[in-house]
Amino acid sequence: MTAPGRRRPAHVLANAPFRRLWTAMSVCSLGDWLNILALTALAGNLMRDDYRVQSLAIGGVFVAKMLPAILLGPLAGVFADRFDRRLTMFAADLARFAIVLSIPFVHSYQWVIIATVLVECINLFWVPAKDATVPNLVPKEQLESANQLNLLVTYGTAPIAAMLFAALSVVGDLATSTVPFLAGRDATGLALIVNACAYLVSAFLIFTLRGIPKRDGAISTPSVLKQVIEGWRYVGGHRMVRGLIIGMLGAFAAGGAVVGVAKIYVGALGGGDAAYGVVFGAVFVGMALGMFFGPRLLRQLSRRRLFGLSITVAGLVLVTIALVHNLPIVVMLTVVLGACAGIAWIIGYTLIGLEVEDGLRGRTFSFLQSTARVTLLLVVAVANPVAAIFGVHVLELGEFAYQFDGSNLVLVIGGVLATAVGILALRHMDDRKGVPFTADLLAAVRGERLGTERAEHVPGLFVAFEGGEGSGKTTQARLTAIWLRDQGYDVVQTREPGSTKVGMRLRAILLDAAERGLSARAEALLYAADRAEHVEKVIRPALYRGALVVTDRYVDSSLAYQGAGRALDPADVSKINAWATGGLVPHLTVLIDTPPQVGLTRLGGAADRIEAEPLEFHERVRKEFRALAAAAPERYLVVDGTQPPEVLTRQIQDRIHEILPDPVPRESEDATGTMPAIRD
Ligand SMILES: Nc1ncnc2c1ncn2[C@@H]1O[C@H](COP(=O)(O)OP(=O)(O)OP(=O)(O)O)[C@@H](O)[C@H]1O
Ligand SMILES: Cc1cn([C@H]2C[C@H](O)[C@@H](COP(=O)(O)O)O2)c(=O)[nH]c1=O
Repeated sequence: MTAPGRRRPAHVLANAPFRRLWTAMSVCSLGDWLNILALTALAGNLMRDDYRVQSLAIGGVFVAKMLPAILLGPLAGVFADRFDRRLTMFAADLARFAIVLSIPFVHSYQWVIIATVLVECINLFWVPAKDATVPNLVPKEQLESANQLNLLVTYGTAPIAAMLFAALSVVGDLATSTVPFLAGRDATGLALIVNACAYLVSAFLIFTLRGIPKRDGAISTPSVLKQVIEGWRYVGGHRMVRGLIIGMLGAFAAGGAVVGVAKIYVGALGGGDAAYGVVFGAVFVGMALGMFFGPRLLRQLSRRRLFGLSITVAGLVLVTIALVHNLPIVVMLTVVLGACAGIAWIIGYTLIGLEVEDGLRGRTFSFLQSTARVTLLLVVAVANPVAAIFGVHVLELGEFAYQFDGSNLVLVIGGVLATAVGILALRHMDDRKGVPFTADLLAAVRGERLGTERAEHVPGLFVAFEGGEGSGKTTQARLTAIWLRDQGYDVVQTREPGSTKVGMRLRAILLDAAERGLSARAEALLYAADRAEHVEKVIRPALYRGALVVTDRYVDSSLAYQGAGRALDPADVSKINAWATGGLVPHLTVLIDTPPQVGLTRLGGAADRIEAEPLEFHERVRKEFRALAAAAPERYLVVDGTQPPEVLTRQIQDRIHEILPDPVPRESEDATGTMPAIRD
């Protein structure tokens, strides 16, 4: 079913607060890459007498860069969740500015290492605060675009920083050799000063940024340690997040294997430093392509499936890279590898933003970042010794000789690991159980969505309101219907269960608190029976005459309550409902996302049979609603139900406005003499 008259939403960068944050991120990212290049170069220059000492000195900078994440990562996330994120970022930027600026003036290796550790500690506060802020500034349906832009500047600034560094080094060399006052100074100082200034610019941008909600810690438990443990526990205990983290870490480990042995591998293929640079650049080009085009390529495939698929393909490509001894082909495959990694990262970040609640998002991002760095450090540290121990082996097959050395082995191991992790993530997170993967993928390649959600074209517009108990659906559905009627539309406001004669009797059975022994399957079938009647007698006729149908609950309620709540197989619940509704899917589902603790306390009177279920039941229901919305963001509007009703009404009206058809021309109204109906 296509949404009639749907208008394109404004680009995410049209959102002024997000644009400002994004600019700050871009400047910081450029500064960060410049920082790596300048510090490693400076460390090498300070210890240039002995080759081994010089290598160790540069290695020391890398270790100093990674160590704080291992030790302090989760703690920093707690700050992002507890304190005013704007102030955290502002203070962090000022501190980074001062520390980096001091490095060229102190000019000692010890200070390079101490300053690196300090800057990295500060980064651990800045980054989770920023990551947790993005979903506060952009609507959920634009989160994917926002994350694409964030990742673009995170990696896209690397080649720019490399060019800038080269230019600044030339200028620095010129300055130190011509200006007497600067004689004997290190040319990298100029890059560090520019790096410091980048942080200062970011501080200014963040300071002038309004609209970041304050976190005062009131919703958190008081002990910092407890919060850290809770964050770690949350990641392990949340099936979907666990799958995501496993997948993203697997992709990181595979990437680490490449970084670790790329230099010797390219050398073995006969390439020099330039070829090494080309392979390095190919990863970034691929990542950029993957982030921008990947999610758009298979729009009909569930995001979770695409996530697992991209990691699995990345693993297989890596194994191929290891076995193909041809540099041009390796470069092309590296672009594909980078693209798969880019898709996995953008989807992973977006899913975390959508499915992890605000109070824990900072910790989840922080946990991911710190564990990703540990993984990278371990893999990079282990890759070269493993390659060296394995050595070079040549397989002689008659005339044909095939070389397989340590770098090939490391890449094969990395590839196999990524493939296994991709498959594991797919199994952990699959939200389309019962729909065969290959058929689903082939359908997505053809631009179709397989299974229950095949499009049915109807002239009207179908909007469903979903959410837990007391979330505010009835209030908002009613206000929406009034608003639409005021504009002259033919509106049918309805609800489930109980909008038909039979439905009313079914509702009485389903919600009667005395009906304790009803089996879960019978319950699911009764709700489906009510829905079949509802669709046939009320919804479909209204849609076919061109009306707007606003329903309070629909299929998602069964998937959430009977599927997740009663732990029935989601594929079964989906199937019986597809049959009951004839595959009719709303153009838009508004999910009013309200924590059950809040919603249940809003209800008055005696609890009905479902309301009387324990809190864990309602929490499972909420999680499932959110997961359904995250799997098809283009068909959902998710609003935070703890906001005041009038704020929700505005958000809902803005979204529905986008899909409303153009008003019926006056001449048709004159001709029919009726209220305007919706036309396609
Ligand atoms: N955003 C809101 N903030 C605070 N209270 C609200 C909000 N929206 C609705 N309420 C109040 O909460 C109660 C439940 O609202 P409503 O009936 O709209 O919820 P519901 O989701 O339809 O509930 P249920 O389906 O469980 O009956 C009502 O008293 C309503 O006035
Ligand atoms: C449609 C549908 C509903 N339910 C549950 C959810 C609620 O507890 C009640 C309906 O009550 P409301 O006040 O009218 O929202 O029924 C369900 O479990 N499964 C469904 O498919």
